[in-house]
Amino acid sequence: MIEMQDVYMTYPNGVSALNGINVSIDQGEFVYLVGPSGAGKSTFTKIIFREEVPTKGKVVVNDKETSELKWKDVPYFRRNIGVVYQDFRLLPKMTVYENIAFALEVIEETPKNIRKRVMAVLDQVGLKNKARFIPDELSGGEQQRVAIARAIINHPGVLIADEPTGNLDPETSWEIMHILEEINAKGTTIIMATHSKEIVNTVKKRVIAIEDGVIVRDERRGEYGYEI
Ligand SMILES: Nc1ncnc2c1ncn2[C@@H]1O[C@H](COP(=O)(O)OP(=O)(O)OP(=O)(O)O)[C@@H](O)[C@H]1O
Repeated sequence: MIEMQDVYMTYPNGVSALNGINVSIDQGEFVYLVGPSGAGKSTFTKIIFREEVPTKGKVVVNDKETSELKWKDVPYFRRNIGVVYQDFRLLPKMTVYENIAFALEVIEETPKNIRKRVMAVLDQVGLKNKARFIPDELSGGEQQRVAIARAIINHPGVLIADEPTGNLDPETSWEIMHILEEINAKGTTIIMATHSKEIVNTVKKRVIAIEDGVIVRDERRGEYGYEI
């Protein structure tokens, strides 16, 4: 469950990215975040992941108020939130297997469990046969699937996807979308910032539209609502 009450975010350079956000997202929802470039979508997701702390207002994620978290508690808090980005952000010199195992090694899993869990999640995203490849040897869609596998390895309650199909062709975008839907069907809340009119208008979900840092539309089975 994610709750924002009267949230404002002004960056140190004086730019106001969020200007009074009030929203509640239940466990298991699938939400599209839409709106023009610079509207505040990424800032909205960064506040959930506690990459940014709002200048004003209250943000509660998984029963934790983010502004009250101590620095030492942030890694543990983030373990329950997966994030994927438009540009994949895989470690280029590590194999697919290592990119994912890394997220488990830092929490001191046993080698046997790591192997079991990494292979299971690779199976889930259809990449079991690419475990020994490095990111450069994969297509964009495959790299995004690795990034998704890494993001869900700890079974997070929330998965943030910030324009996950932004660098992919339409067919590959649909593959990624179907994987996200499968993850959502298992109970993970998905927050997906997107500029894909086609996806939003085809796979109907809750749509939250942000413009100039405020929510201008929040519809249960919404439309994209913009021309591009
Ligand atoms: N670290 C930062 N420091 C200063 N200003 C920032 C920072 N990050 C974002 N901004 C500004 O905050 C506003 C909102 O940006 P944000 O990235 O949240 O928008 P967005 O809706 O995700 O845009 P896009 O669709 O282009 O990704 C913009 O005016 C942007 O320039």
